[in-house]
Amino acid sequence: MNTISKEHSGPNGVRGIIFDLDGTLLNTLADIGDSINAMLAEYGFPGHTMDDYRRFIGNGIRMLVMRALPIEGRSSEMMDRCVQRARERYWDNWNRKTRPYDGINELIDALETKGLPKAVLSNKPHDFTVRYIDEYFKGRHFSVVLGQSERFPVKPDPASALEIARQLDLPPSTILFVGDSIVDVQTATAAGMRPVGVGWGFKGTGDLKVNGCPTIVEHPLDILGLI
Ligand SMILES: O=C(O)COP(=O)(O)O
Repeated sequence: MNTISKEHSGPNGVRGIIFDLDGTLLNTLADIGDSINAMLAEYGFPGHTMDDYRRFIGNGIRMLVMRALPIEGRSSEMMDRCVQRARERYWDNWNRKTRPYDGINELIDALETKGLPKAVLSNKPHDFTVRYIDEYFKGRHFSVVLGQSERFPVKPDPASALEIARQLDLPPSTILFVGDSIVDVQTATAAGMRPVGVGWGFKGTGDLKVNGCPTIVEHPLDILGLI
C-alpha cells in the first residue's frame, strides 16, 4: 500500500525529506573502522584511527578501501579482493557499536506525526543500507531506502536523489536533503533540492561552511523548524 501523503506541506513548502545514513542518522564509524582495520590486518597492512575513517568514509566502499590501503596495495586485483573481504568483515561486524544519534528517533517520530514522507539515500552498499534501516528503525516508516548499487552512480551524482523524488512524486525543490558531508550538499544542489548540513556527523561543520552549505543544524530536532 502506498502510504505516501502528498498533502503535507509545512509553512516553508517542504513536502519530503531525504536523509543520508552514515554520520547523519546512525553513528556507524566504529563498526566501519573496526571492519576495515580487521581486513587490513589480514593482509598485513597498517590500520588507521577512527578520525582517519571520518575522512575516508563518504564516497562508497570502493573509495573507502582505496583510501585505507597503502599505495602499493592499490592494484585493481588487490582492490577487488580487499573490497570483497571488507564487505565480509563488515557484514559480520555491522551492528556492534552502531547507534542512532541522540534525537534522531524523536525527529523521525515527529515527521511521522506530521505525515511528511521520509527517505534514505546512502553511498553505503544497498544491502547494508536496507539492513541498517530495518534493524535500527523497526516500526518506523521510510518511503524509499536507496544505497549504492549498479543502478545509479554514487552521490554526488544526483540521479539517485532524483529517483527518490520521482518515487515520492514530489518536485525536487520541495525536498530537504539532510547530510553530514559536502557530498550530500553537492548531491542536493545538483538535484535542485534544499541542502541541510548537520553538525553531529563524521565531518564537522568546517567543510560544510567552507563549501557554502546554506543551512546547518546542530541537533536533529532543529530540522522541525525548517519544514
Ligand atoms: O559509505 C559511505 O561511503 C557513506 O555512506 P553515506 O552516504 O550514508 O554517508
